[in-house]
Amino acid sequence: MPAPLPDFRTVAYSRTTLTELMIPSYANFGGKIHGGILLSLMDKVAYTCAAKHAGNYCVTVTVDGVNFLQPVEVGELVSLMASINYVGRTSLLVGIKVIAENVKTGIVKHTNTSYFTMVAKGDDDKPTQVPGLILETRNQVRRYLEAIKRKEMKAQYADQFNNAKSNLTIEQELYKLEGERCQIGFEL
Ligand SMILES: CC(=O)SCCNC(=O)CCNC(=O)[C@H](O)C(C)(C)COP(=O)(O)OP(=O)(O)OC[C@H]1O[C@@H](n2cnc3c(N)ncnc32)[C@H](O)[C@@H]1OP(=O)(O)O
Repeated sequence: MPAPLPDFRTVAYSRTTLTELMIPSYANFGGKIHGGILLSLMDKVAYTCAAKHAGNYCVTVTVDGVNFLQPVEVGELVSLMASINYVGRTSLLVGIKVIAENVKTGIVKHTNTSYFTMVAKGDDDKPTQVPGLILETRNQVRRYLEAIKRKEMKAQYADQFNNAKSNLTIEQELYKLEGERCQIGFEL
C-alpha cells in the first residue's frame, strides 16, 4: 500500500528549476529557438513541480499567459523556475518564470511568465485529491490570491464569450470587416 499523503505541503517542497543549454538543433529557420521547444520545457518543469507536490502523476489541463516576449538565441542558458501558486481539490496552478542568460555577457532576459493548470491522477486514472498548500511568505499569499482572481475572471470571460458567440450573426457584424485585410470570395 502506498504511504498516505500529508495534508499540507510547503511551496518550497516542490519548487523546481530546470536549466537547459539552447543547442543549434532547437533553432528555427531564423536562427532563434523554436517556441515549441520552450513550451515543451515549460510542460516538463510544470509536470515535475506538480507531481512532486501531488505525490502522484499529473496531466496538463490548461496553459495561460504564454507570450514569447523576446527571442531566445542558440547558446543561451534557459532557466525555468516553477512553483505551486494555488491548489484546488485535484488541480494545481503552477507558475513558471522563464529567463535566458547569455553566458558571455552575463545579460539575463525575462522571456515569459506562464501558468499551467495540472490535475493529479490516481492509480484508477481519475482525478485525485492533492495536499493543501502552506503559504510561508507574503509573495506566496499574493500569488495564491492572484490565482483565485485569475480563476474567477477566466470563468466570467468564458461565460461572456460563449454568450457573445451564440448571439453573433454575420449580417449584424459584417460592417466590422470594413478595413480588415480580408475579402469575401463567395456570394453571401
Ligand atoms: C495537448 C496535450 O498534449 S494534452 C497533455 C496531457 N493532458 C491530458 O492528457 C489531459 C486530458 N484531460 C483529462 O484527463 C481530463 O479532462 C481531466 C483529468 C483534466 C479533467 O477530467 P474531468 O473528468 O473533467 O475531472 P473533474 O471535472 O473532476 O475536474 C478535475 C479538476 O480539473 C479542473 N479542470 C477541468 N477542466 C478544467 C479547465 N478547462 N481549466 C481549469 N481547470 C479545469 C477542475 O476544476 C477540477 O479541479 P479541482 O478538483 O481542483 O476543483
